[in-house]
Amino acid sequence: MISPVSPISRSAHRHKPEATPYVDLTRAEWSALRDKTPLPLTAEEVEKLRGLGDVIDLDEVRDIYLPLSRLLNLYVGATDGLRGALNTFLGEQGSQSGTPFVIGVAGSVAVGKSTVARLLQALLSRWPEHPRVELVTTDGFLLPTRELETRGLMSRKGFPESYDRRALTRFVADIKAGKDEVTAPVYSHLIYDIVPDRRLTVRRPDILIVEGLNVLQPALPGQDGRTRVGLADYFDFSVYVDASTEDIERWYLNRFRKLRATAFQNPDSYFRKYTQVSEDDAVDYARGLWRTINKPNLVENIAPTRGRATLVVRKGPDHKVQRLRLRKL
Ligand SMILES: Nc1ncnc2c1ncn2[C@@H]1O[C@H](COP(=O)(O)OP(=O)(O)O)[C@@H](O)[C@H]1O
Ligand SMILES: CC(C)(COP(=O)(O)O)[C@@H](O)C(=O)NCCC(=O)O
Repeated sequence: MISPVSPISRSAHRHKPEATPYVDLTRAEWSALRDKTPLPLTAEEVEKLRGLGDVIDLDEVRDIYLPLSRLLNLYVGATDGLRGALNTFLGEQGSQSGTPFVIGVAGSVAVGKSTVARLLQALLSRWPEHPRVELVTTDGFLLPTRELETRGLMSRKGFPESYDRRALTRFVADIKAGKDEVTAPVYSHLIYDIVPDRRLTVRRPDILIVEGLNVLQPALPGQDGRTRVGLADYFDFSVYVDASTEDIERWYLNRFRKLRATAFQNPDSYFRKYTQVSEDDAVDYARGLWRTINKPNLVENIAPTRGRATLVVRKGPDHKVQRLRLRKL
């Protein structure tokens, strides 16, 4: 006779840790890995990082982003090794050398993606194995305002359908395929539109960082219903920058206030009219943009992609990283 499960074994079963593909680390656990990073920052380099113009706490750079640059440096080396194995297998049949390592940086509007991406670019380029690090933001692949208006998408800017996703994927695929020169359109936050007649050129980097809201979105199915290769399929590593929605809203509004005192003053600024009204009215308008565009995009499209990232960095209310979740399987 099979004996009934005792309360003890039931509770033991309940507490058995779930199998998970992630390892969760506290800030303290992660920053302790700094001692294993054989590339400390010199005073001169710290100064250079300050020159990036971001409000970056330098302890944050040492504790969080320097160990991350070491992890990425190890990944680049290991990925080169894998590529070597593949080339040995393929022989002359399509083997490839000099393939850049591609990193995706995802997260909400105003969560701090650009800051993380710029920091990684600065830190990764210090490693002698991969000095040439290019950074590209996906806003260059937004449809021009004229096209957004025609498609009724002006209040969906940043949603997956507001981008030319096929061109973006092709752009990254071409860089990864080792093309000598690959170009992309350029977006301007000043005019809130694609800049006519300007292109950004990328020339065979060692590492490419692709930063944007929707970089971890799965590929769209093709017309025949078959899955296409999507942008994220070209990533060797991805970072999702995470924080509470309330904190991100506050950062968004703070940034709007700061821009109102600076960039919006430019006569060519799309948002210039918000320098002519009271600060309260301007912030009400920004809150409207957050609640009707950026927050729904975060909830519906961006946050659901978090589980696909290799690394999730979770920030607290002061932008300091509190926890990290790294994929290990
Ligand atoms: N590590 C940080 N420490 C302090 N402020 C930060 C940090 N990262 C971002 N910020 C601020 O938060 C706001 C959003 O950051 P940004 O990098 O522009 O976000 P995103 O590129 O995700 O829209 C900006 O005002 C920026 O100065
Ligand atoms: C340009 C953006 C879509 C971000 O683009 P990304 O570089 O992430 O592709 C975003 O900053 C934006 O302008 N959102 C529209 C609503 C707003 O003005 O906040």
